[in-house]
This record gives sequence, structure tokens and C-alpha cells, in this order.
Amino acid sequence: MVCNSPSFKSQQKKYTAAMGSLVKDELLYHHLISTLLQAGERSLIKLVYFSRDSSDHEDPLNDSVGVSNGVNGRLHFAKFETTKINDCLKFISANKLLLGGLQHQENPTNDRSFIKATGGGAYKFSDLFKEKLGISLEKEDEMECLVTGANFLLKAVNHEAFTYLNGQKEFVQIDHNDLYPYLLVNIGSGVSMVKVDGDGKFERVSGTSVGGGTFWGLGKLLTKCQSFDELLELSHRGNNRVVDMLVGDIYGGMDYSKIGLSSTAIASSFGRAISNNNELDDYKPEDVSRSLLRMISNNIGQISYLNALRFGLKRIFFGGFFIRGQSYTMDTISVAVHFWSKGEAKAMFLRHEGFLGALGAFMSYERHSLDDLMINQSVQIPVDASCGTDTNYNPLERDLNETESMQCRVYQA
Ligand SMILES: Nc1ncnc2c1ncn2[C@@H]1O[C@H](COP(=O)(O)OP(=O)(O)O)[C@@H](O)[C@H]1O
Ligand SMILES: CC(C)(COP(=O)(O)O)[C@@H](O)C(=O)NCCC(=O)O
Repeated sequence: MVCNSPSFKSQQKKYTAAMGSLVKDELLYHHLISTLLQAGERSLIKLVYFSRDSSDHEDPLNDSVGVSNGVNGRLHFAKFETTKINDCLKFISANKLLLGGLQHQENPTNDRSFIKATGGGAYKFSDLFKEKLGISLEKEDEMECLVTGANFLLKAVNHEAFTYLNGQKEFVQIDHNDLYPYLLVNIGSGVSMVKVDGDGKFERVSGTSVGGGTFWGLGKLLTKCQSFDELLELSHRGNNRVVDMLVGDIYGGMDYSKIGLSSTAIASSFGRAISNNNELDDYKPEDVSRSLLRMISNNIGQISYLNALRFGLKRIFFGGFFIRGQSYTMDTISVAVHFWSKGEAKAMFLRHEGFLGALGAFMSYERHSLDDLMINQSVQIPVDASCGTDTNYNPLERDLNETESMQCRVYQA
């Protein structure tokens, strides 16, 4: 229970005192929709929103229902493929995410008229949101949102960061006093590498255009897959050795031990495809997909390590929806970081990997700051974007962050 930590306890008092005025100021919403973050044509829209517990609605000024301890509710995470923007708009309407609870009841004409948004979608969908929902998208800087989101998750959510090596997931206990500096690597369509030195203190130190969009784009061309999930699914069944040229292929089955390369190390990604006049059709889409995933993950792991080395950073946190909690992706990135750093640096992943920017935008609401939200417990309750529930949901499996919510309390600064 994160809120038991001393720092949160002491903050609790401060926020308790301010709570009454928050309610009076009508700044708290029954449903508060936060943000939308999106990039290119075939990427994802992310939503983070807060819903107040129904038991809190009856008497918002009654201490016993949460005012003295903040307002109880849930922080929800949902995502939509960009091509399904209309589903997203319907979701927002159907769930009345634009209606302020207290505010709406007391002053129905004074509906909230903007939501926070970051990333390319904040620009691209601006007109659509205005036209269909009558609201403006208030734009927040993407890098700033990423960092705010990552800092919040690392500080406030238990079991958020984990290492993944040889199929073993291990949650990392974050020491709040020893979090900075770290390298944040966000693998979205492209990849941003940000050195984080504190709340709001960061520098984007590097990036690469070979990222999630590359995997999805090249994969689509090479395998004719129609969905990202299909491409991922293929990669599970593939064997990259059919496509990649290994050190052993070059050195007659031997290791090149003098420079530390085993015979099974990849010498050249896709290198085998140059032999035997093979055509694309001669390769199984599964093998191509796996090789592509390996190549891109490995490359990102390596560049990340080099940047960590540049600034003497030992901890690298990876986020972005490219990862999708995939074992193979995380394993490859971890191995790359481990191998190049000779075990000195650590790759860590975030359960809410794809929501960093959206969360950061959520925190950017006036009077919301990193400290305003406190996560009690990371309870997993699946909330499907189309409003169904997934009974097979297993929080320990991949896609932890896809459709979940977590219990939290909102306090006013
Ligand atoms: N269902 C999906 N549809 C499209 N891309 C997906 C999907 N799931 C994961 N991805 C991957 O996530 C990447 C986008 O990551 P994301 O963190 O959403 O970044 P962006 O800010 O670019 O939208 C895509 O390029 C792709 O590799
Ligand atoms: C331009 C971006 C910040 C946009 O973020 P994204 O939508 O990919 O999450 C990102 O794609 C990126 O950092 N690209 C790499 C550009 C480069 O450094 O070469």
C-alpha cells in the first residue's frame, strides 16, 4: 500500500485541509476525463480518466466518505487504435466522461470545455473533438508529460517497475530518495531517450527513428499482417535463425570467443536473406516477424545502454506501447543492456508502459500535481474500452496496462 509511505502520509494532512475548498470550487468531477495521446495513422490513442466512487457522491462534504482522506475513486486506463477514433469518441460520450459530476449538477451550463491532450493526436484530432464533442484539446508538451507520467508511476504505484530476464519477472522496489537520475526510453512510433533528474527536470538526450512504427510498418509490408496483434502473434511462433545470419554461420559453427561472441549471437540481422536467391515468399512470416522484433529491440537496447553510459546512468526504464509486455521484446532489450554494460546497467519496464504521456497530461490539470494523486493499491479491475469485462484477465500476463483501473484518492494541492 503505497499511501502508507511516510511521505504520502504527511502529504495527506496537507491535502485534507484543502479538500473542502476543492469541493466548493467545484473543481472535482464525478468523471474527469484526462487526456489523449496519439501519433501517426496506425498508432494508439490513450485515455486516462478518474471516476469517483459512487459511495463518495452522496455527501461530498462528509468526512466519513472520503473528504478528510481525499476523494476515493479509480484511475482508468483505456486505449484505442487510431483508426478507431470514432469508438473513442463514442466511449467518451457513452461514459459521460465530459460531464462534471458536482459541477454539472450544480451548474449544468458550465460544463468542462476542454481536456488535456499531448502528442501528435492533440493537434491532429483537435477539430474532430471540437466538432463531435464540442470540446477543445488543451495541448501539453509530450516530453514533459512522459517524464511526469513516469515519475508519478515510479513514486506512487507499487509494483510498477520490474526487470525481465530469462523469462523471470522481478518487481523493483523504488527508493524515492534514490530514483534520479535515470534514463527513460519511450518506445512509441519512434524512440525518445530522456535523462531524468527530477520532477520537471529532464533532457531529451537522444532518440532513434527505428522504433515501434518501424516494427509495425516493416512487419506489415513483409508479412501482410493486418493488425499489430497479428504481427506479434506471428513473432511468438517464429524462429529468427532462419532469417538472421549468426556468428556461427560466418565462423563455421564456432564461437568468435576472442571478441566475446558466441556462435549463436546474431552477426547480421536478416543477413541470411541474401543467400540462395531466396524471395520473401520463401520465408515464413513468423520467422520474419520474429527477426524484425529481435532486430529492433536489440538495437534500442544497445542505443539505450550507450546513452546511459554517456551520462553514467545505471537505471534505464523502458516505456511505450511497442513493448506491450511481450516477453521476447523485454528479454531482448534486457539482454542487450546486460551484455553491453557487462551487467552494470539494468533495464526495467513499466506496467503502465504506454500511458506515460497520457498520465503526465492528466497530472497537468491545474491543481493536479504529481502529489495530488495517491494510489492506494494497484488493484486490477479490467474496464474494457467497449465497456465489457474480460473475465480471463490475468494481471500477471502481458498487456497488464491495456484495460485496467486502479484505486486512488484525489487530493488537492
Ligand atoms: N494495437 C496496436 N496498434 C498499433 N500499434 C500498436 C498496437 N499495440 C502496440 N503497438 C505498437 O505501439 C507503437 C506506438 O506506441 P505508443 O506508445 O502508442 O506511441 P505513439 O506515441 O507513437 O502513439 C506502434 O508503433 C506499435 O509498434
Ligand atoms: C517524434 C517523437 C518524439 C514522437 O513520439 P511518438 O509518437 O513516437 O511516441 C518520436 O517519434 C521520436 O523521438 N522519434 C525519434 C526521432 C529521432 O530522434 O531520430
